[in-house]
Amino acid sequence: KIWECCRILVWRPLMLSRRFKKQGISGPKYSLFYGNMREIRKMKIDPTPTIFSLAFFLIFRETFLYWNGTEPTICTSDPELAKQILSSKLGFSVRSKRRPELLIFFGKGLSFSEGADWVRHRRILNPALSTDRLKVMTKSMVDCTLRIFEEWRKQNKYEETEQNVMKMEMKKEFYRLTADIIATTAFGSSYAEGNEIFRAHVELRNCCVTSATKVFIHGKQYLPTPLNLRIWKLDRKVKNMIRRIIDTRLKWKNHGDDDLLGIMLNAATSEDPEKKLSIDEIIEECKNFFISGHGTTSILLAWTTMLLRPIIQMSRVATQDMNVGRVEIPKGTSIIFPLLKMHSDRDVWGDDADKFNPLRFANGVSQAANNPNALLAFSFGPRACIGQHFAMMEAKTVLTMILQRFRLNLSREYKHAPMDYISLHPQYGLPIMVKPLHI
Ligand code: HEM
Repeated sequence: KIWECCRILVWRPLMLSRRFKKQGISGPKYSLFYGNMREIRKMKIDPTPTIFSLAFFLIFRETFLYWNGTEPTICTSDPELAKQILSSKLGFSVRSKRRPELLIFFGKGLSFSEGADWVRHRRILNPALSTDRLKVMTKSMVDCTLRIFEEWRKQNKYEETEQNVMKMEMKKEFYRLTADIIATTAFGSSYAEGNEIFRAHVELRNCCVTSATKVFIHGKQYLPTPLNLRIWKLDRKVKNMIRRIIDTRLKWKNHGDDDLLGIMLNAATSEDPEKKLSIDEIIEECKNFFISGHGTTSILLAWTTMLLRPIIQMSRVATQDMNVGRVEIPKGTSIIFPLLKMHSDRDVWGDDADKFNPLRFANGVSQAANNPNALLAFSFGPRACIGQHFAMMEAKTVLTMILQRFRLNLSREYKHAPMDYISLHPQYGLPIMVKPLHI
């Protein structure tokens, strides 16, 4: 055991650092046990909102090595390297492991399955978000957006404020709206059911994030600590609500087969094991889609009203030694793709990289930068976002409807402090002055 400790704590970091150095890849110095965790933590709590890799990038090159404790991690903003790793179908790299509390929150659905399980889930779920179905879903997106406008109108705040301008916390409003849209379009649930799941999920998210910021000790997730008890209770509540929706749908003819839940329930009755999903898998998938399907889009909408930034980074773990481009990556190395940096890199996007300039996409995404693979917002390759077209359709629908009816201005109370909270959030919310155009 002493030898194993020495190997993990000293020998392996030394050998791997040398191996990478030979390939021209260096990085911050490894320190015993902590790796670079202390520097990273310092950068994360810096009051100016830095994502640690941005700071490291200023010092190191586009591909560098750092140590997440004793775990070697390659951080690369090279679009070619990213393309090769993400598009590989050989299973040489897999999604990085998530902490158990985050798995409870996200659900162990498509995003966290691997190998044959992932192939089976993805094959069953792909048709649920096809272009034809998206057209049908747009109608529900419009209805949900009209419903939230009606709520804003009923709040009747326009008249109370100067020049009919109403201050609104748009981060919350978008979160509520996108939750309603995914619950209605994917599960055909009612507004009340969607709202109930949404409220329980917000609470579950807060508990899971609190737990995930604490030091991870193996096995701690099974202990009945007050926080774990709360997480288990909320998880049971969310699952029971989904189970109720499923029970109702099972009584419908064809289980309402034109939405995501209907497609999954039909798969539950399939005789073919390749096309079958169990009810437990469906529940996890519902949680996964509910979270993936609204957290991201609500943040996209919030930042679009302010500036454009969605997901901030993606990661993979090498399951075996691999050669990508000129880099040799040993088994067990984590690979980080810092999207925030990659999407604002002047060398790739030009001198106006940090400017809001939609015209850069006038000739299509592949022509917008000096590398056709520069935009990775939805990733690419076999594990690219399944909800990409849904998200874009939803964002365009909601934004168009809002801009037809309201003029938006950033409130003076807004404090610019983006925070890494699973995705990049406006830490103090997004207060927007909303003025109706026709009242
Ligand atoms: C602005 C909105 C969105 C962004 C920026 C986004 C981004 C991404 C990215 C980058 C990935 C790949 C992650 C990785 O490989 O590590 C991903 C995967 C995924 N996304 Fe999205 N997404 C968005 C909206 C949605 C929506 C609306 C849904 C569901 C309706 C969804 C469901 C999923 C699922 C299930 C996966 C896992 C796919 C797989 O592993 O096969 N996402 N998303």
